Amino acid sequence: MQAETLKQQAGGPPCFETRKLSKVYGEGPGAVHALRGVDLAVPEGELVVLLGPSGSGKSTLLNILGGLDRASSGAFFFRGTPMHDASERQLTRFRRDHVGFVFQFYNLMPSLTARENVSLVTEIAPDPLAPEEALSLVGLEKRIDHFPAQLSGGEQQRVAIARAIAKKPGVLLCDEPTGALDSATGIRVLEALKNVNETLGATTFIITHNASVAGMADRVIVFGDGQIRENRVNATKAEPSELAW
Ligand SMILES: Nc1ncnc2c1ncn2[C@@H]1O[C@H](COP(=O)(O)OP(=O)(O)OP(=O)(O)O)[C@@H](O)[C@H]1O
Repeated sequence: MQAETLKQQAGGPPCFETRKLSKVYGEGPGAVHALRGVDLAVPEGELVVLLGPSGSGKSTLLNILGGLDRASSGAFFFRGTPMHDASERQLTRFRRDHVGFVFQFYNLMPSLTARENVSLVTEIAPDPLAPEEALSLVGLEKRIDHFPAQLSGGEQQRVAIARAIAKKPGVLLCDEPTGALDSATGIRVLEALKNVNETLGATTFIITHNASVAGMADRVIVFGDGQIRENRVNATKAEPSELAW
């Protein structure tokens, strides 16, 4: 698998495609079937919102797409390249070069400023955004020299988003990014994600328990019991500020 083959091609294959993707944790009678034959194609640049009850398989899918976990069976392609049989080394490289992750908890270094937290990534990426540019994309240009303890939860999450996108990933995977936030702060975080998706063109997945967030998506995928129950494309998209919480 050459790095070249993973680059975005105009008119090329979907960003992600899965075929009969399944994941079983454990064995025997106690085995948990977290994914049961997921078929999915997501074009480049879409903003995808994943909904579904707790335990329905959303995080499992995101972790497999991001190369953090492996499927038990089925196929999974990134920009047309098969990833299900990639070696550990290839998966590590895929994550490093192409994937930004945002989780519910921000995991910032408390002793470093916002700028320095983002610099941790930009120092090792081949063609990064300047930390100031990444922080400006999430609306934090006036907070770059603040430490995490001097920032609100929503601001800290936006630093975490700036850190995830500073390497200009093709894909941004967000697992409950607003899970710990109140509605006004959550909306600011969603605005930052929308801006990043539109400005950088990163294919963006957002897992949420808040069904109203679906309104800002290009595509809404609803999970139930390890399967896709619904996969719909929005004809029109709402602004994050219009979402009811
Ligand atoms: N490492 C693991 N070992 C065993 N079972 C697991 C593991 N990770 C997830 N599971 C199980 O797989 C199923 C799907 O979990 P997953 O975290 O993907 O669901 P989810 O839809 O993201 O849930 P939530 O909304 O609560 O985060 C659940 O039954 C969960 O308990």
